[in-house]
Amino acid sequence: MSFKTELWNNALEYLEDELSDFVFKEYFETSITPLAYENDTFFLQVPDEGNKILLEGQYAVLVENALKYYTQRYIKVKFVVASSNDMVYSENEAIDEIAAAEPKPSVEYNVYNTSYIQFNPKYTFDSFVVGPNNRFAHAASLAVADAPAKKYNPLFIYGGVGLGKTHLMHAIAQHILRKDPTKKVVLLSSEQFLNEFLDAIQNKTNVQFRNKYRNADVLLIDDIQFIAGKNETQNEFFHTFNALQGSNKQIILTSDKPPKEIPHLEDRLRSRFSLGLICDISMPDFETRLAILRKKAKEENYQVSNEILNYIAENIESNIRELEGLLLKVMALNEFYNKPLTLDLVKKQLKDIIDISDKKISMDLITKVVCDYYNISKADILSKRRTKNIAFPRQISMYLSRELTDSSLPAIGDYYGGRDHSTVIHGYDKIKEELKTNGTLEEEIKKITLEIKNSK
Ligand SMILES: Nc1ncnc2c1ncn2[C@@H]1O[C@H](COP(=O)(O)OP(=O)(O)OP(=O)(O)O)[C@@H](O)[C@H]1O
Repeated sequence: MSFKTELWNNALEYLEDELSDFVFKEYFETSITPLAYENDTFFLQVPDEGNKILLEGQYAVLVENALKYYTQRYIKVKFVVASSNDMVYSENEAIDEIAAAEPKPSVEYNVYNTSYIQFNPKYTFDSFVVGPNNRFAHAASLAVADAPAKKYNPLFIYGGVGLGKTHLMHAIAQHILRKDPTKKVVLLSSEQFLNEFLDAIQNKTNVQFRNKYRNADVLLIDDIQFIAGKNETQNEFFHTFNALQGSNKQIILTSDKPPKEIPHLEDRLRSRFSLGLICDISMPDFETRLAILRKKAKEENYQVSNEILNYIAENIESNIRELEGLLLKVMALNEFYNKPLTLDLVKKQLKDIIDISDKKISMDLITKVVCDYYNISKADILSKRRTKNIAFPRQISMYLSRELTDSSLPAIGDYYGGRDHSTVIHGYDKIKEELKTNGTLEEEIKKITLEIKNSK
C-alpha cells in the first residue's frame, strides 16, 4: 500500500468516528481520492467544485487533525477538483506524475515513524560504549535490530537509572528504520501509552489507538514498570502484546527491574515478558565509565585532560547521566575561565557546584533503603526482634554499613539496637558467606547498593 493510501485510510478511520454517517459516506468515504503527499501538503481529489467549497469551509481543519493524530505533525490539506485549474495537468497526468515524483517511503514519510523526529540522533549503536556491564544487552539489542522478530521476542532490558536502556532502545529503532524505512516502528514510554489510551477512551478513538499499536512492526516501550497496577492499561497492553506476538512482530521493553520483581504487574503480563530474552545493564566499572567520558568528550569536541576525566570517572560510579552532567559542568567551567583547566581548579569548583561523591553514605541512609526494599520499618530493624524477616535485613544493613561506610564495628553495633561488635561480625560473615553461593541475594544487594549510591 502506498504511503498516501495508508495515510488516507488511517485518516478515514478517525473521521468516521467524528462525523455523522451521512456526511462521512456522502463526502468522504468514497468521493475523496488521495492524490499525493508533497512538502507536508496532502492533496485530496474531490469530485466537483461544490464538494471542494464545503470541505474547505467546514472540514479542512478536522481532516488536518485526523492527519496530525496519526503523524503527530501538521500536514496541510489541499482539496483539488479533478480536471479543473486546481490541477496543473490533466487528472491522469497529474496522478501519474505526482506518483512518479512521490518519494519512495522513507523514514520521514512513514506514518508510524512520527516519533522518529523525537528519536535522539545521538543514541546510536556507534555512540554506545560496550563494557562488561552492558555487553549482553548490547549484543541482544544489535541482534534484534538486525533481524526483528527473528530471535528474541520480546527483548526485555532492565537496569538502574541512567545506565543506557533508553539509549539502546533508540539505537534499535533507528537501526531498523535505516535498514528498512517502511517498517512501522513505534517507540514511546509506558506513560505515553497510558495517556494516549486514556485520551482514546475519552475521545472514543479506541479503534485508532488499537490500530496504531496492534499494527506496528516493532513496538518499543520504555519503563514498562509504570503500567503495573493500572488495570485497564495493563489489559489493553496485554491485548496489544498478544496481537503483535501473534503476528510475529517485535516487542522491546525496558524496566528498572526484571519482570518477576515488578510489583503489581499482572501475572499474565509477567509471564509474557519472560517469554523472550531478559537482559540487564548493571553499573559500569571504572574503565567503562572512563571510555564513555572519552567518547562523549570527543563527540562534543571538548578539550579536557585525561586527568580530569579520570577524576570524574572515579567519583561518579552509578549513573551515566550524572557522569555526562559533570562533564558538561567541567566544559562550562572551561568556557568561563577561558584557559585549560587544572585538576585542582576542577576539584575546587565542582565541590561548589555539586557535592560529588565526597558526600558520605550514612547508616541512616542504608537503613532507609534496606527497610524500603524489604518493606519493614526502621523501628523493627533497630529493635531486638529476631524473627527472620527482620533479622535478615538487619544483617544486610550491617554488612552494607561495614562495606560502604567508615564506621567501626562497635559503632555499627551501637546503631543497630545497641548490639555487641561480635554480633556485627557474625552478621557480616553470614551475608558474605551466603553471597558466594546465592545469586539472588547478590542481585538484591547490588540493587540496594545502587539505590543507596543514587540516593546520596
Ligand atoms: N554505554 C553507554 N555508552 C554511551 N553513553 C551511554 C551509555 N550508557 C548510557 N549512556 C548515556 O547515559 C545517559 C543516560 O542513559 P539512558 O537515558 O539511556 O538511561 P536509562 O537507563 O534509560 O535511564 P532511566 O531509567 O532514567 O530512563 C544518556 O545520555 C546515554 O547516552
